Amino acid sequence: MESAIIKADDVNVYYGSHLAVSGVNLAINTNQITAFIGPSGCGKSTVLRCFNRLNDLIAGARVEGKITFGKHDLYDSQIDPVAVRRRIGMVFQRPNPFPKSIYENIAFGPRINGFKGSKSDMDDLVERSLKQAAIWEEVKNKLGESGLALSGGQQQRLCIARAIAVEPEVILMDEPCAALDPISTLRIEELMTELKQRFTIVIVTHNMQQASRVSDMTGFFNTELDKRGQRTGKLVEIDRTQVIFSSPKQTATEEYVSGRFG
Ligand SMILES: Nc1ncnc2c1ncn2[C@@H]1O[C@H](COP(=O)(O)OP(=O)(O)OP(=O)(O)O)[C@@H](O)[C@H]1O
Repeated sequence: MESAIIKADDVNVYYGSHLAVSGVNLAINTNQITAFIGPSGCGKSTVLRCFNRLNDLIAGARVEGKITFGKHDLYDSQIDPVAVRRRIGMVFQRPNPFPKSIYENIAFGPRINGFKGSKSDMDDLVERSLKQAAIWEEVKNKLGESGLALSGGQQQRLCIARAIAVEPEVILMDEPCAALDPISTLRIEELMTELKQRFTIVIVTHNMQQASRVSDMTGFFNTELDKRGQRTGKLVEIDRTQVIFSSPKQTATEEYVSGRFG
């Protein structure tokens, strides 16, 4: 049974006076991977950032419409955006470990979120998170070394472990493999498939093969030009990945996934 964990109702996002994305309606299903695809500048990352209120940190960014997370209105004035970001974590395009030890990269988040356990409980949490992110075997003998000394692919798995350590419900991934080689990319894709048993994942990707390999649902975004020559992103359609890649309803989607445009 599919159940939605995040819903967007008629969402518009502005940067200053620029309407960057308009009229987005979608549902993100629990324990599924949803991929956002589409040409550059169509608003995929903008919509992704709405889901954990990261756009709040961008001066001039404004979100209209309604986004619900479970039963909560994410943009209600009572909602603490920091608490939202603990429950809806994010992994970025460039791996960005803290300039700290591998151990501390994992322990830091739980600690600032009020982790009350003993040192050995923290050791267990660090080990469990690194195991879930499929990097434990590679780092178990050097937990005290800097996270920055790892390879790019290992750093990205460390960042995924860091995101997992605070036990979020949703993990947002903004082109998580863009800076990685094909082997590291495959590792991350396999990892995502394992992680969806426990988490809900939303991924922005430029790589259509990746979307078709890993995701259950795919949303195709595109841009429209208004009279003033400004581009506004739209969600053209969202459906099961197999439908989007084999028999989408919209011609623009068909043209994009078959490589005839974009
Ligand atoms: N921080 C920002 N300040 C102002 N405008 C922004 C900002 N971030 C994005 N935009 C604008 O919003 C629109 C959508 O950008 P966004 O990065 O969400 O698209 P995208 O589909 O993720 O693109 P890409 O695939 O190139 O990463 C673009 O016109 C972009 O210039």
